[in-house]
Amino acid sequence: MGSEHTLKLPVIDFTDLKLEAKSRNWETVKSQVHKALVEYGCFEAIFDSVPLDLRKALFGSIQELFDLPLETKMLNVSKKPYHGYVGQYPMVPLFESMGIDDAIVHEKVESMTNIMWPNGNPSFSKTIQSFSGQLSELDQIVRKMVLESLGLEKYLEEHMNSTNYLLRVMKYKAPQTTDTKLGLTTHSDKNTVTILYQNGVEGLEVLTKDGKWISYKPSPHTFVVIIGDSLHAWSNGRLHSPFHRVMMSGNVARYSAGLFSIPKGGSIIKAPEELVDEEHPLLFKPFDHVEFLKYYYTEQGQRDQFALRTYCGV
Ligand SMILES: O=C(O)CCC(=O)C(=O)O
Ligand SMILES: [Fe+2]
Repeated sequence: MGSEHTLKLPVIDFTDLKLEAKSRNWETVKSQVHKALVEYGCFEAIFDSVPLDLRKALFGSIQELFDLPLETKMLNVSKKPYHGYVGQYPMVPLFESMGIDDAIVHEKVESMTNIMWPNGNPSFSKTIQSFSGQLSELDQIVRKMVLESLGLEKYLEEHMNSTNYLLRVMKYKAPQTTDTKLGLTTHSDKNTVTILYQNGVEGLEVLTKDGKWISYKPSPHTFVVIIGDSLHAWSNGRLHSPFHRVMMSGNVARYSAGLFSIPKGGSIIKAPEELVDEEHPLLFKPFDHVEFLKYYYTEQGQRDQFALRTYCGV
């Protein structure tokens, strides 16, 4: 038992790495990324291209958003489940979340902001958009490294063009007890790559392949990168998409933000033929992500921890 508390996610330093200019340490970091994603589907990233003052400003903005009256927050609606306001769920009463679709696109962020604040809130929209834009570089670096390490650079453009970015911000109320309460149920992400950032309150836990929970110790300097089921399927199972959850205790609210790269509707996720052979039979039939989400958000899908396998497993 004792050793479970000392387990840690791999930490990978992206300092000085740029997407365009191939830096000296690119190959070294790339092999660390590949190894971490095969073993854990997850790692902590030190990525200083998002300045600390912007990271701080982000929490001010998230707090301001959640402090709005419930009626206002509920005006943030979306056709896509989980992209608008989510909260007041009996299963996870501490949890609330708000989505900002296409969070790197100025007009999209502005229009969401104007729904929340009809008189505008320039500092909110600027903070959300710059945070998302700057963090999206990390998503792209990671995906480029993944494709290169699988020897599949030729698919890079197609792969990058097949996703959009959603920024989802989360609040977990403090349970006001020393007992541990469920903040967010155990799940794997359904998208491509998720990058999480959070305030100093602990809670995120990631399950290892051999069934041990790793608690992430929050740091203002690190982001948590998690592989979603779509990239797991595209890589024909080479990359793991880990179960994770949020457990809360104590008296302080937890705020977090996740930048999700999400397959666009109509784009078909299909493992490249290079990754399928006798030793690695195809794990998932090609699928449209938006169609898959329709199953995932049914009552049965929500109870199914292996929803993708049920939906299109071979
Ligand atoms: O708040 C967190 O750190 C985790 C959120 C999460 O797992 C999700 O939104 O998919
Ligand atoms: Fe998640």
